[in-house]
Amino acid sequence: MLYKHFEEYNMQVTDDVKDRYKHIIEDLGEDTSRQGLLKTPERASKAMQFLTQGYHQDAAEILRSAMFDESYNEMVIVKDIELYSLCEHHMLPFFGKAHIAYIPNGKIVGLSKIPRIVDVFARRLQVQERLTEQILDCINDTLKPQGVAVVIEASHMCMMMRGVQKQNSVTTTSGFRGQFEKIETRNEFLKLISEKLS
Ligand SMILES: Nc1nc2c(ncn2[C@@H]2O[C@H](COP(=O)(O)OP(=O)(O)OP(=O)(O)O)[C@@H](O)[C@H]2O)c(=O)[nH]1
Ligand SMILES: [Zn+2]
Repeated sequence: MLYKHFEEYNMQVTDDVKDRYKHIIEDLGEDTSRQGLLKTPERASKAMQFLTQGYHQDAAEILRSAMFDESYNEMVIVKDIELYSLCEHHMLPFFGKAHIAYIPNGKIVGLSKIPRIVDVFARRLQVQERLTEQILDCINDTLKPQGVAVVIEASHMCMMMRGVQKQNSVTTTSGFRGQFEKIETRNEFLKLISEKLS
């Protein structure tokens, strides 16, 4: 279905998803006519659209909007970027931190754009491994740096609230391209992200 405007599309999705949530809530045994739940299908629909808005965003375009010629050619690290995503198996949250580095090759990128592209890929149904690779590939293909590194540490609610019910396990995924495939460069990055400042 084609919609003239994204807002129109959003309203249609809200209506459709709202109706489905109403049925799901009823099927789960609740009374959707009680006061506290009257607006819940609509709220849930809007929340889910917010959490999956990444499908409608172009991460490469975000990076391209703030790339500048610069001769700086040392490692640039943005660490402790908080992220919230949804696991594609259970549609439950996983959340944690991303640490990202690149070594410029004639161009730097506006710093805020790095957390922005993390959000673009996190706000989809994901597995942590694919999220890691998508961020890595986007920076590598768009900025064409000498190297890029991504580490993500996350806790998965589907392993905490249900299933195996482990509260303290953290999953780490990583990916390295270019100069970061060299062990010394990779180790320098890993040392810098594990150090606390001050
Ligand atoms: N590799 C990977 N697995 C994930 C991620 N998020 C959730 N999972 C896993 O996806 C798997 C789905 O396995 P299934 O056996 O089909 O699902 P399930 O019966 O609900 O499994 P349990 O969670 O063990 O109860 C589970 O082992 C989850 O822990 C992720 O980001 N990466
Ligand atoms: Zn899951």
